[in-house]
Amino acid sequence: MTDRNRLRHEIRRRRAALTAAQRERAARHVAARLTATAWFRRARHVAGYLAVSGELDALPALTAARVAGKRLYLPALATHGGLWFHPWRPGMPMRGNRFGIDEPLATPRRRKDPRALDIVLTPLVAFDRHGHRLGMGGGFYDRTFAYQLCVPVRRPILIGLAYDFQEVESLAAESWDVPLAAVVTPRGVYRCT
Ligand SMILES: Nc1nc2c(c(=O)[nH]1)N(C=O)[C@@H](CNc1ccc(C(=O)N[C@@H](CCC(=O)O)C(=O)O)cc1)CN2
Ligand SMILES: Nc1ncnc2c1ncn2[C@@H]1O[C@H](COP(=O)(O)OP(=O)(O)OP(=O)(O)O)[C@@H](O)[C@H]1O
Repeated sequence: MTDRNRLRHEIRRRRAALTAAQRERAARHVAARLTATAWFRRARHVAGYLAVSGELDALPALTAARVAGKRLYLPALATHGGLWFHPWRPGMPMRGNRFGIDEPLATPRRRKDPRALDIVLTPLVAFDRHGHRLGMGGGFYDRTFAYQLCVPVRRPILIGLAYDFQEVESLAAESWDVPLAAVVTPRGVYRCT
């Protein structure tokens, strides 16, 4: 196993051991911290994700965004190895993708240009203070936002949601890694440098 895979395995094991009460509490704290940021207040188009494998639940944050009148989006696996973002409202018809994660059923016309999103809440397995992100290993987020590596103004703002124990001292940056602008955990908002 590579170091990256060992780390994925270790953190995922820890995540899987949390109780339902711990998960709910953490997700509530993260939502409260996120909604207090200026980024969130200014945002109109917010993408999130449906948590799987013990990921920090983004639903409390998405619910708060909806209550604040923002438009919501969820990722769908795209044919080019990246992600499309489809408009989403709770209760919409969904379909499971090949990983068993629900995606909104949407026509190509309704796909949102990723650059027109304000905030993308990203799932992650591990992160460091520089905004380096280790995901599930598909490279989907990196492919989708690769253009950010060569533009001065980064849009959308990529914000990771995580438990505090998902922080590591340092992740070896790969050339394709698109850094996160911030990570929100139950303990705080970490702006990445
Ligand atoms: N909640 C969530 N949605 C997401 C992502 C994610 O990481 N989390 N993605 C981020 O890119 C994309 C999907 N990427 C994924 C990549 C790998 C696995 C994965 O390895 N899942 C299982 C194995 C499932 C199977 O193959 O049957 C696993 O966890 O072991 C899941 C999603 C889009 N949606
Ligand atoms: N911009 C890109 N173009 C082509 N391939 C890419 C790009 N970004 C990442 N990849 C490929 O994706 C693979 C997985 O990358 P990595 O391990 O960083 O994924 P991850 O960030 O953990 O996954 P995810 O974003 O899906 O959660 C790598 O082998 C890499 O070659």
